[in-house]
Amino acid sequence: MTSVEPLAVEHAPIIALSGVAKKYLTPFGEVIAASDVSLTVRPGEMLVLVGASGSGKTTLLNLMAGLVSPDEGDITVAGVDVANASVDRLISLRRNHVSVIFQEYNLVALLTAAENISLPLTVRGVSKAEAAAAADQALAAVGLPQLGDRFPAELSGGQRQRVAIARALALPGEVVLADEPTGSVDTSTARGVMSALHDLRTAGRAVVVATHDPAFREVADRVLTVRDGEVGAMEGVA
Ligand SMILES: Nc1ncnc2c1ncn2[C@@H]1O[C@H](COP(=O)(O)OP(=O)(O)OP(=O)(O)O)[C@@H](O)[C@H]1O
Repeated sequence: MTSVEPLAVEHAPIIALSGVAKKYLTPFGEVIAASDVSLTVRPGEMLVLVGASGSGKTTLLNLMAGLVSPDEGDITVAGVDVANASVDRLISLRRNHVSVIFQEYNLVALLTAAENISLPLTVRGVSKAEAAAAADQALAAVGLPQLGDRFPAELSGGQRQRVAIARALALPGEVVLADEPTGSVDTSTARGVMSALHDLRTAGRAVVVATHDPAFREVADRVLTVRDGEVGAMEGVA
């Protein structure tokens, strides 16, 4: 019998958090940003984290990327023990396995859109010509085939987000982490961003999105609610 199971079911998790806790000490007291969080994400799966502002969504993405270390618990991403890895190992994790699409440090301002995509490839040893071709292909895939020569400042917020997604498309990483990828863009641009991220998932990446945008529920494999640092029950399986 032909299997019709989705790709996600066939693979072991590539992201696993177990009993993860993170708190911040602020002048106003202790903030619990993550509390006893356990979750897994498999290749070919899109997990969407929803929750109010300040609930802990970005903290979870930062923990998965190794940008923040947990106070308690275990985090494994692409076979790396993130909570205990050396700085070099974490840099290698982000360089080779994890693409981060975060609003605050998406694109290099002094590079064109195409260069923002091709430079990380040439750094990895890909020839300039191949990297340029990969950048063109990725820009076309996110619906921006004509805009490769523009600098980030010459693009709209949504176009910048799509360039960042194109960069994730062109890079080899199996894990894509996106923070508010459709924040402050119009509805039709948001659709383009969502569909580009969904393509990454369909191509076999594990995609985790933190968002306020309810439209992501339509394309998510799973939606988890984050509230006061706690991750709630699965809301549904598409
Ligand atoms: N570096 C930090 N220092 C102190 N507190 C922090 C820090 N980072 C996050 N927090 C606090 O941790 C809590 C969770 O923040 P986080 O950014 O993860 O929430 P969020 O759900 O992503 O919010 P938003 O939707 O507004 O981006 C918040 O109360 C926030 O103020």
